[in-house]
Amino acid sequence: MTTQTALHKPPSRAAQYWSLTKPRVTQLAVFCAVIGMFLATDGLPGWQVLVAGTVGIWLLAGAAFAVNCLVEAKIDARMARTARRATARGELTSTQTIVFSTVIGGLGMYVLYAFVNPLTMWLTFVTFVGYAFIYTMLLKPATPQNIVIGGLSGAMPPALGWAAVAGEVPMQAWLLVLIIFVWTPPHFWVLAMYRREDYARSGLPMLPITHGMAYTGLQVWLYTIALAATTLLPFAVGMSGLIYLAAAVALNAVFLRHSWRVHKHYSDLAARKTFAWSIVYLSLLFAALLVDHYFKF
Ligand code: HEM
Ligand SMILES: CC(C)=CCC/C(C)=C/CC/C(C)=C/COP(=O)(O)OP(=O)(O)O
Repeated sequence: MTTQTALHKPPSRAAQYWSLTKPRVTQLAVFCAVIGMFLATDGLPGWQVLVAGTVGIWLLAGAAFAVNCLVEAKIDARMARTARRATARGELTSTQTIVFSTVIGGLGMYVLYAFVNPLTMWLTFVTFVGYAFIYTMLLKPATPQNIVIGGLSGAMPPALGWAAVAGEVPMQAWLLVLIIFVWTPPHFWVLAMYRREDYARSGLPMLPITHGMAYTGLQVWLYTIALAATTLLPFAVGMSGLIYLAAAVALNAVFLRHSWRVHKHYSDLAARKTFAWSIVYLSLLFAALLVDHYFKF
């Protein structure tokens, strides 16, 4: 009985606001930014930049996700996966969400400006606008290529981290951006495949709905091949060594096997497993970049 009561207890206000920031997505994005910070220097980044950069990027990402939840409240309410969001259920009003996003976004801008550098603040702000407005409001309802173009915002975190420490964004940082950019379509489209009924209800023009499952499966496979090639670039340009190369080859082998199954022998289970793997893949690939940076041979 006690357990049941606990299970049905409505989330606290704090938990509602917290969930608006899509904490798990933010965690991985910020993790990639932090790796960018470490790769930007031969030694260790200063602790102030490390902490302030992490907090600032985290806050602006959270603010961007809150705007997304507000804009999509009606769409979210139509999809099983997102229907429980506080904005979709009307538990948080538009005003509350706007104030929350403005406060944490403004705080993030201040932290980046005052304790990191203006370049990082502006790049993160452009990323915020790219995701919260260009992707969410313009691209997502307009084209099935929404996530390919919009994926550029999601791919920015390593460049933001690099800018925080180095004050510039060199080619090596853009290589990392390119990796996340090419990773995004297989990451998202396998989810859209096994959630196709949700997306059909949502009215959004997602690829499995507009072009069918077979075509989407083919795109997942082709992008995974492109991803495998792209992830070799850090080694090819001498930025990373053999530890990274070995990790990238092993991780790609698993990803390719998953994507092949989605392409040739589709099942919802295969797509689910591929989606879960995409997240483990990106986390481990970036962890390998870090390990390789300090133990390079
Ligand atoms: C435009 C680009 C992207 C799109 C459209 C997208 C889409 C999604 C969607 C719809 C989910 C929800 C899955 C669910 O609720 O079952 C999700 C989960 C996730 N995404 Fe992405 N994603 C994108 C980019 C990224 C990026 C750049 C990262 C991190 C670097 C990321 C990390 C994650 C993580 C960690 C989860 C799991 C969240 C959880 O388990 O609660 N995504 N993504
Ligand atoms: C300022 C800054 C660093 C911003 C972070 C940008 C970032 C990491 C974007 C990732 C894109 C993403 C998770 C989209 C989720 O899809 P969706 O929003 O379409 O998913 P939904 O269906 O769950 O709403």
